[in-house]
Formats: sequence, structure tokens, C-alpha cells
Amino acid sequence: MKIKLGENSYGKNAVQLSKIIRHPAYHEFRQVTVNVSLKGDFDEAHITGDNSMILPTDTQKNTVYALAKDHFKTSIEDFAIYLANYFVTTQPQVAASTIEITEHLYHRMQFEGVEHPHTYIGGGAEKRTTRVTKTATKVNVQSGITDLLILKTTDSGFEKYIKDKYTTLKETADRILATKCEINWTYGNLPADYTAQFNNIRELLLLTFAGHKSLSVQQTLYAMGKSVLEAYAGISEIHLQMPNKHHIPFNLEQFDIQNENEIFIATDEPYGLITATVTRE
Ligand SMILES: O=c1[nH]c(=O)c2[nH]c(=O)[nH]c2[nH]1
Repeated sequence: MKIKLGENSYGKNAVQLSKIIRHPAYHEFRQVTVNVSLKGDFDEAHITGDNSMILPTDTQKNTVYALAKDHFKTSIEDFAIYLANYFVTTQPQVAASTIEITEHLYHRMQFEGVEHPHTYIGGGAEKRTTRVTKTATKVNVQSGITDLLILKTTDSGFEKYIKDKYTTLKETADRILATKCEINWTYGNLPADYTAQFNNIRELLLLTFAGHKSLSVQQTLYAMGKSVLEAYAGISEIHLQMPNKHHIPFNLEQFDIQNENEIFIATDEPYGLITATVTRE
């Protein structure tokens, strides 16, 4: 039997980096988690244990901190592109490098409408993300949002689905729609300002969710993806993952109380998981 090495990559995961950017009037605080992954000529390392082509993952981690001083000044995308390019151009054995960055969001505290110069409040579970893959000739940039918790108390129903002998779910024309989205879009054209693009796309996703008369999570997911592709020609496709975070009407009839669609039990598991990629023809 012939055995051979298949596709492989290696790198450092979960590099935790915080940075203060000191502006004259205020401090900017940034916290990111960085994953580095390299592909290339690593056959000998696997087959014979020859490490002569291996840039240690410890060095990769150190490189993230060292390059952050001068090259993490704006968006996570700009930093990821710089890092990805650095590994490809300085290490001839590296054919492709992938940098994933997750940014933990902080907002400056506000007192009487005025932002405090150096004190922050956490932005909750929501995080901004990017994934950049660089080869000698190509760069692929995906950006997104994860753990974005959104909910609406009406304009959502789920009816006219298949009913068989195991169906117990009741149809509803008015339910809570709640989800914790993971959304990633791919840039066909790279924008000059990734943060402006991120803010615009996030706002549009929220606006579409809010305004949609939802017949299902599937329909709302598609509407959200479609709105982004229609508004931004530079986005080639968008992937959305939307778990259905069920809030189920609680049976108050057992206490002779009428539940007028007001009292629910939130159930974490099991949950419906709806995912799709929305793309261009
Ligand atoms: O929006 C929904 N889509 C489904 O596919 C589904 N299935 C289910 O039980 N509830 C829901 N809700």
C-alpha cells in the first residue's frame, strides 16, 4: 500500500494581542486574536522530520507582536494583509499564508454625551472578523461579524410547512425571531477603507433584519445577504449562519391564565441552524 502526505498547513493559533494607539486627544484601545496558518513546502518535515523549512510557530507568534507596532494602525484587514504578505515574501518555502483576526470590540465610555479619553466599555459578545489568504500573486480578503445577537418581537412567522405523523410544532403568524449570526463576505474588489465598509454592511444587515416580514429564518437570511450584494458591487458573495434561538410560548393555561403571546421560555438546545451562501450569477 502506498501512503502519501495530503494537504497540510501549520501555524500559531489564538495569539492574543492588545494595543494602545495614543492619539493627542484620546487613546484608542484594540484587542485582537490572531491565527497564522502557512502552506508550502513542508513535505520533508512530515516525512523525514527535517525541520530546515520550518519557521517555528513560536517565531510566527513573535512576528505578530513585532509587526503590530508599526503595521496595526487601522483595520484588522490592513494588518492581516500586511502579515500574510510578510510571511509569503520573507519565507520562500511558504506558498500561501492565511491570517485570521478576530477583534473584540470596545467603545469609549460616554458621560453626558462626551466620550471619555481613555476609558472603555466592552462591546458584548459581538466581534469583527477577517480572513486573508495571500499567495505570491493573489490576495483573498473575507470580512465579517460573529456572535451578533439580534431579535425582533414581531414580523416573524412560520407556517405552511410539511406536516407528517411526527409533527407537533404549531403554526404561528407572530413569533419572536432571534439569532446569533456569523456572517462573512468576500471582497471582489478591495476597498480603500475596510472599516467604513464594515460599518456600512453591518448597518444594512441590521436594517434588513429589522424591516423584513419574515416567513422563515431562511427567507430573512436570504434577504439580508441579497441586500448586501445589491448595495455593494465590490462584494462577490456573502455567507450567513443563523441559528434559530427559540423563544417558545409558555403554557399558562395550566394555571388558567391566558398567554397572549407575552410569556416565553428561551431554549438553547436543540436549535435550528440555517446557513447559506448568497452569490452572484
Ligand atoms: O424559520 C424557521 N425555519 C425552519 O426551517 C424551522 N423549523 C422549525 O421547527 N422552526 C423553523 N423556523
